[in-house]
Amino acid sequence: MQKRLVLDEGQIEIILRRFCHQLIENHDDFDNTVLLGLQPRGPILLDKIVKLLEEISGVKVPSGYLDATFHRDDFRRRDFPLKANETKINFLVEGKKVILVDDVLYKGRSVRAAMDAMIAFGRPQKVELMVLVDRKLTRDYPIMPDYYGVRVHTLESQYVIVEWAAQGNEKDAIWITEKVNP
Ligand SMILES: O=c1cc[nH]c(=O)[nH]1
Repeated sequence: MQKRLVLDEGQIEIILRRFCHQLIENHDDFDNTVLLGLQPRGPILLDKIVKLLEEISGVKVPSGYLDATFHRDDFRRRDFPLKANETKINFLVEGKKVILVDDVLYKGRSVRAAMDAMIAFGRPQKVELMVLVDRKLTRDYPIMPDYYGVRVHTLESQYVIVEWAAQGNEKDAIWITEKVNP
């Protein structure tokens, strides 16, 4: 399978540090801010950001994991069983500034579903979106990230792969590959 490297480990580390400084700039002491990682792949990125933010600012920002499987707009149309992941949120979202965190922004459908799922935890004051990779010109919904690591031009026939060392890969890396059956 042909793969093109988009970001290596060092470049990802620089982006994560940039994210933290952007968050500190916009959210000051984080007294009313929470972070939510979108299942299944956002939590890995989220955990890295929470850890790095604590190292840089000394603040441990409340965070949780949000699963939106049953809020997807294709939920009833799928002819194979969907496997839901864990939603783990130990706080109310009511009145909070929420930062949704995910690895890849593609059609915008997962983020729409996530906002739907999030409302069960209260009415947020504000919602922002942070993604590592923004796939340009592929959106089906009018959703744009407030923070993105890299913006890439991709074709429908391509797929962005995010590999984390924490998941058994050799190193953190982001690749573009051709889908096997586009
Ligand atoms: O290319 C894509 C699209 C959605 N999710 C991914 O991980 N990669």
